[in-house]
Amino acid sequence: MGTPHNEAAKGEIARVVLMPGDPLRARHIAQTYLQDIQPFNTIRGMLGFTGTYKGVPVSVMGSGMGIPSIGIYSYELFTTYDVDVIIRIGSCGAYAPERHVFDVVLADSAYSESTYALTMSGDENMIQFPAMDVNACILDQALALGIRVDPIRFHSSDVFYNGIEQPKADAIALGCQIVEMESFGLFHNANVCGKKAACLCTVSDSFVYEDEIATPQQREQNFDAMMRLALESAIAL
Ligand SMILES: O=P(O)(O)O[C@H]1O[C@H](CO)[C@@H](O)[C@H]1O
Ligand SMILES: O=c1cc[nH]c(=O)[nH]1
Repeated sequence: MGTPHNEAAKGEIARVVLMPGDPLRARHIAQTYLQDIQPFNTIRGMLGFTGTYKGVPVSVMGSGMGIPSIGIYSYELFTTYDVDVIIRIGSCGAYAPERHVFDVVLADSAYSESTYALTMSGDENMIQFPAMDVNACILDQALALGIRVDPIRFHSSDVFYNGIEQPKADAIALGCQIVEMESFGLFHNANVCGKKAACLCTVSDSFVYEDEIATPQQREQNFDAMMRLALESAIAL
């Protein structure tokens, strides 16, 4: 029996799930890196696959864009499917001049102006945290693979097209170096459900350097360092 948004049967999803926003990035990861792939979801086009990586079961599923969307899918994965760990693997925009396109970054915390946590559980904290042992595992794997990954604060924004500058200015004042749109909701859900989450992102564009911008196809298929790091971490957890 599934949920309104996920037709997988219990047991068809691995205990560790990698979640890109883009369901086609999920399909690319499954087809490129996993063996013995079994598709488990097509509802609303939010593709999900379970396969094996170096012999260990791993699932990968799109989350959609924004906190409300990852809020639904991650909650169902944690509560209906007994998933233990979700690692989001996203794209992000750089606020800080030291962050360049295709750099990989790891959230050590996520600030958001979103009311998601308050509405969902009464949690008034505007900063949510990942599971520090999952972060430690990711950093260990990054060292072993020779991939540079800096743990930094993320701005998890409710808005992609800003009409006003204040939310971005507030986030930068609070130390956020990049912006994406889901980690705050994912970390909150993991904490509420007694589960674990982390978020890796690859920089896809920059607010500092206008010429640094990844194409839509690169965002779907060219984040190899982050994908390998997430997979190695998934099987090490
Ligand atoms: O590439 P994904 O994982 O979707 O992540 C980023 O890209 C989307 C916006 O283009 C938002 O979902 C943001 O968080
Ligand atoms: O959420 C996002 C993702 C990539 N680039 C941005 O500017 N924002």
